[in-house]
Amino acid sequence: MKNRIGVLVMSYGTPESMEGIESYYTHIRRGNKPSEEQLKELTDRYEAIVGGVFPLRANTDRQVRSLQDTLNADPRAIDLEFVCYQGLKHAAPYIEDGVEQMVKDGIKEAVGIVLAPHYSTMSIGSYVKRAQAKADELGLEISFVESYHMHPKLIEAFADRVSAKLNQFEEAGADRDSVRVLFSAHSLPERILSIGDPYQDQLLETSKAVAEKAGLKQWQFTWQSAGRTAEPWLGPDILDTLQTLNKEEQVEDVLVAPVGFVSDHLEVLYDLDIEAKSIAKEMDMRLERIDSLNSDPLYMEALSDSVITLIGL
Ligand SMILES: CC1=C(CCC(=O)O)c2cc3nc(cc4[nH]c(cc5[nH]c(cc1n2)c(C)c5CCC(=O)O)c(CCC(=O)O)c4C)C(CCC(=O)O)=C3C
Ligand SMILES: [Fe+2]
Repeated sequence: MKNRIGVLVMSYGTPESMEGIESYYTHIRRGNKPSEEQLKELTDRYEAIVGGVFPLRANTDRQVRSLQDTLNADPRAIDLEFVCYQGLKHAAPYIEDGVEQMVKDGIKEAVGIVLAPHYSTMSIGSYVKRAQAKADELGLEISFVESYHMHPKLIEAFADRVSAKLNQFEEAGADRDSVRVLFSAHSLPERILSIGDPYQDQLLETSKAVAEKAGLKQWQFTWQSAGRTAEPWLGPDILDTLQTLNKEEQVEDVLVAPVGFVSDHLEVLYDLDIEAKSIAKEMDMRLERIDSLNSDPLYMEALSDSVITLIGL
C-alpha cells in the first residue's frame, strides 16, 4: 500500500444558507452576535451576489478535489497517495474537524496549506495556529506551507488573466497602455505593520512580478474590503483610489486584479463587481476585473508543487 499523506486544505468558509449567516458572522466576531443592523447589511450583500447559493462553498469544494487530483498526478509522488481534507476558518467543517478526520482515517503525516497566497499573522498565521494546536492535541505530525505568493505558476496564472482582460480593452478600442491596473487585497488593521507582518510586502512582491510578466506600464496597489471598526485599516481603499485616478489623472479605463484572493466570493462579487463598479460608473470610468483563479490548473499546480516541495520530494 502506498504511504498516505493527509493534506489539510484551509479556507475562510462561507455560510451554508441565508439562515446560517448569523452564526457564521458570530463566529467571525469571536462569539459576539452582530447587531440586527450589521446582520441585515451582510445578508443584503450575500443576497445581491448569490440569490440563495454561496459561491465560495462550491469553489472551495472544487479546489480541494482538483488539488488532490493534481497532487496524485505528480510523477515525483509516485510512491505516495495524497488525501485532501477541508478545514474552514469560520464554517463547518472547521479546521479542527479536518485535523480530527485525518487522525480518524489513520493519517500519520500531514501538510497544511491555505487557499490564500500571502502570509499575515491575522490570516494564514491564525489558520496554522489552530491546525497545529489540534494536531498537537491528537498527536498528528503536521507541517505547513506558509505562503506561495511568488510561485512562478501563480504569477503566470495571474499574468495570463491580466493580459486576457487587457486584450478585451484593446478589442473595445482602448489603448492597452492607458489602462490602469490596480492590484488589490483585503485590508487589515494598520497595527500589523508595527509587528513586522510580511503581508503588505508579499502583496507588493506578487503585484510587481505579475506586472513584469504581463508587461504593464501603469499599475499600482490598493486595498479593499476594510473592516468598519474604530481602529485604522491599511489604505488607500479602492473606492478612494478610483476617485483620485478620475480627478487627478483623468484615468478612464481600470482593470482590477485582486491578487489577495483566489476565488469568487463576497469581496470579489460584491465589493468589486457591485460596489466598486457602481462608483466607477458614476464617474464614467470603465472598470473590469480579472477572472478569479478558482480551480485554474496553473493555480492547482502552484499549490501542489508547494506541498510536494515542502515534504522534500
Ligand atoms: C485577510 C483576510 C482575507 C483574505 C485571506 C483569507 O482568505 O483568509 C479574508 C477573506 C474573506 N473574508 C470573508 C468574509 C468576511 N470577512 C469578514 C471580516 C474580516 N475579514 C478579515 C480579513 C480577511 N478576510 C478581517 C480582519 C475581518 C474583521 C473581523 C476579524 O477580525 O476577523 C466578515 C465580517 C463582515 C465584514 O467585515 O464584511 C465577512 C463576512 C470571506 C468569505 C466571503 C464569502 O463568503 O463569499 C473571505 C474569503
Ligand atoms: Fe474577511
